[in-house]
Amino acid sequence: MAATEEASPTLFAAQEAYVEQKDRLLGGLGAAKSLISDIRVFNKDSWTIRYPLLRAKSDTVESSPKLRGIRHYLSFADDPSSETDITLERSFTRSLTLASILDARENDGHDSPSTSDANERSTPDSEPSHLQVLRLDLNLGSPGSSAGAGALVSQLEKVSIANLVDKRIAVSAQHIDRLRVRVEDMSSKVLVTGDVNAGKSTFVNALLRREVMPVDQQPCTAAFCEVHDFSENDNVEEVHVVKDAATYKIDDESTYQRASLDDLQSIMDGEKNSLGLLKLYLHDSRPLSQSLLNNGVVDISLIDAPGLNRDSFKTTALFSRQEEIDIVVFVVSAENHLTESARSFLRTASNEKAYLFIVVNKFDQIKDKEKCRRLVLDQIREVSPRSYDDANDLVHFVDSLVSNDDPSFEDLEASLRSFVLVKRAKSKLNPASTYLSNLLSDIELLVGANAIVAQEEIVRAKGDLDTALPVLERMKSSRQVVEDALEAVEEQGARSATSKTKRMLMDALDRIAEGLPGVELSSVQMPSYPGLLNIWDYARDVRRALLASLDMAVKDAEDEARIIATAGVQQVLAIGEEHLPAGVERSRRVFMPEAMFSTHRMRNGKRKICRDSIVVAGGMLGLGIGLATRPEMIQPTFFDLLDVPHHFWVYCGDGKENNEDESGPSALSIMSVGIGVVTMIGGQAIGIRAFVESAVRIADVLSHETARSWAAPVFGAIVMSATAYFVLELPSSVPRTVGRRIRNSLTKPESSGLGTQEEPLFVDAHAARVAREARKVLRLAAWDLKERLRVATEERSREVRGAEEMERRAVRAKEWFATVGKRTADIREQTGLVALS
Ligand SMILES: Nc1nc2c(ncn2[C@@H]2O[C@H](COP(=O)(O)OP(=O)(O)OP(=O)(O)O)[C@@H](O)[C@H]2O)c(=O)[nH]1
Repeated sequence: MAATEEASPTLFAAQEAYVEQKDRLLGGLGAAKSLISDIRVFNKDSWTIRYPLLRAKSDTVESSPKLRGIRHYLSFADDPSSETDITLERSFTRSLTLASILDARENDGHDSPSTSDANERSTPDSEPSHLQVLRLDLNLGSPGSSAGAGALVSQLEKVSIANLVDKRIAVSAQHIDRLRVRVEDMSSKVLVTGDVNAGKSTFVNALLRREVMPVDQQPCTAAFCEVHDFSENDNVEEVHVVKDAATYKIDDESTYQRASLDDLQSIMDGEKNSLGLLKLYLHDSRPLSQSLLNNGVVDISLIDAPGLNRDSFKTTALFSRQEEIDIVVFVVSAENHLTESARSFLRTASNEKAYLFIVVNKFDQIKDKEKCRRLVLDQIREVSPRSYDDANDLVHFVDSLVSNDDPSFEDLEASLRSFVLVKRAKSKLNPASTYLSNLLSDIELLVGANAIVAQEEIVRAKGDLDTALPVLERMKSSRQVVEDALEAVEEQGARSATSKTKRMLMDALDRIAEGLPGVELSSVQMPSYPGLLNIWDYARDVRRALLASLDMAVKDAEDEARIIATAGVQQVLAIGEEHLPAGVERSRRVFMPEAMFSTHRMRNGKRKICRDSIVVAGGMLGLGIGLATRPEMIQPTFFDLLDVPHHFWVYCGDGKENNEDESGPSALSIMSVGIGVVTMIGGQAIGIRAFVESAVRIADVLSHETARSWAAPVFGAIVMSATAYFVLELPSSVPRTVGRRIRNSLTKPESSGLGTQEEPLFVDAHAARVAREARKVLRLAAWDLKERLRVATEERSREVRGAEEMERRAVRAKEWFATVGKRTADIREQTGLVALS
């Protein structure tokens, strides 16, 4: 722009102020853009932004007369039903505070610089409660309402809404870019439009003080003619017939066609109905202080638009809405007043454009000027109250044909120049600063609401940690205790199952050795003696009965183990009850003692023999339950009737017997029968052993014929008596003999260095088996509890980690939101938005 110093001091000062404000605003827009791009990153990486909904509380004023702000209910689009009571600052920043915090401050006697009279406390309804620039069109209905659209939107996930917010912010960033271009643009556009034939071209010519635009009684302006100072075109006066308004560049000749100003009329004729764009570069020879185009301050362009008719109305309305149009000058013919299309256009334009001039042209043609003025002003009041209120500056009644001599026209020109040049800061910068202010308010509302969410999350996370951490610590520290306790239960159970089984089976064997059933209360009946002829069968029946009673003893021992296991399982449950935290599901396993020692297990609905659970008492050694059904065990032997080895060892040995094989009578054994009988009788019944031994010794000493002669019959008599006694004793001796032999067969002789020691193999094998089964049950119960404890510990650990992460995230977010609040305040200060608003 040339020769600024030639411009008037007022304009120069205005220009300086404008440049300063422009630079501040540009800085603010840049900072806001970087801020919202940071918010987008934060939304994506660190925090899912929640979209706030505010609902004013109707009872605010009455309930809290001292409050500075307006009480609202805050909820979120993803959860509209849960509302928090908050206070919205009444200042332009619209920051949020939790109502309870503010209440507390108020109660503390914290003085607020606020409003005590009802007028200043505007009603809740008049407060801006929602976002403006970043507003999402969610069709929410009224927040807090459970029915309708509000409820529907609650289905939307947080993430989807955060994505919508992100998109809205992206749109805002693009808008900021456009605003920056506009603020940086030193030009100012004045759109002249109006009804067909209202005299728009005449008016533009009058402003230019040149007959440039074709003027005709017939509608003649068919294109938008944009008039610039020729200094923008290297001081060449010419017309650029623009091919596409969006791509026009003055230094790119392919985007337009050059033409002479003299050809304008023919171009217009050729452009009829095309609504194209013509760029006119003109030289205004008037001094800077008078010229509009060449004013020394701003690059102004005047746009002569086609008259509003059916074809052009929409285009012109769109054109006037463009951001680069600073001022709309609407030309009305005084003869026609405001036509319907004029009213419609003005209504829209006055809502959108801050500055709207209305030029009532051809006023010279009006006879009753006052009446006309009144009529037109009435019409204006109806369609554009703002223009009516400021009618002195904004509504002008002129005669464009005789502009030079018309004071009204000079007045209009002065107003227009003042608006374009002096008040340019407002006309040019206001849309940007208003947008920036709204954006900052929205950001403050957004981060304020999200900071409240973060605060709530911190409190919730702390609460969760307070609950979960001690439980976790307790569980961790009790882990060893539990394991030790479970091991003790298992060991104790196995030990008592072993000892109990051993004792029971030893007792049973002892009883059997006495010829009695192995268990006292036994359903096993000892067979009755059938007579000497059936002695063999008797021995077998006795054997079977004793073995069956032994089987019963084993079963009893198993039952005892079941009781021990049941008690152990109860102990395990009690340990679980003591150490598992509340809320952790207890074991649902039901212990069925009867399933212990089972030979079969149901698996997949099929009967499956489980190898390790086949109970063959004594395991590999072939002893145990089922003894009474095993042929080799039932089969009696000769020694069941007369246990020669037993007696032999009892009387001739060192008092201990060996486990003889049962290979049947040998020569030695048969030979010893007599002696056995004698010794048995002597030892157990008559007590004449000493006598016989003495007699033999005496006979030996005497070696006398007579002695031999009387000794033979004596011995014969003795043997006879003994045999008779033996036969008579059989019913009671067979069970003892059989029992003893069974016991012997179920025990294993073992030699130690100092002598022989018999280990009850049968007993040990069963004790080990029963203990193993009991241990299995207890180990399973213990494993189940340990597993529960492990899973519960892991769950608590996860909860704790989750709560810690939530707290960390929320603390970080809260801090970050605070920095955003500071940044918005800085931007406001930097751009002087307080002054602008
Ligand atoms: N008496 C009088 N006639 C005027 C005035 N302004 C314009 N005219 C006449 O009105 C007619 C139309 O003027 P234009 O300037 O072509 O009107 P326009 O609004 O540009 O017409 P279109 O662009 O075709 O819509 C011409 O004959 C002008 O001479 C005025 O202030 N007084």
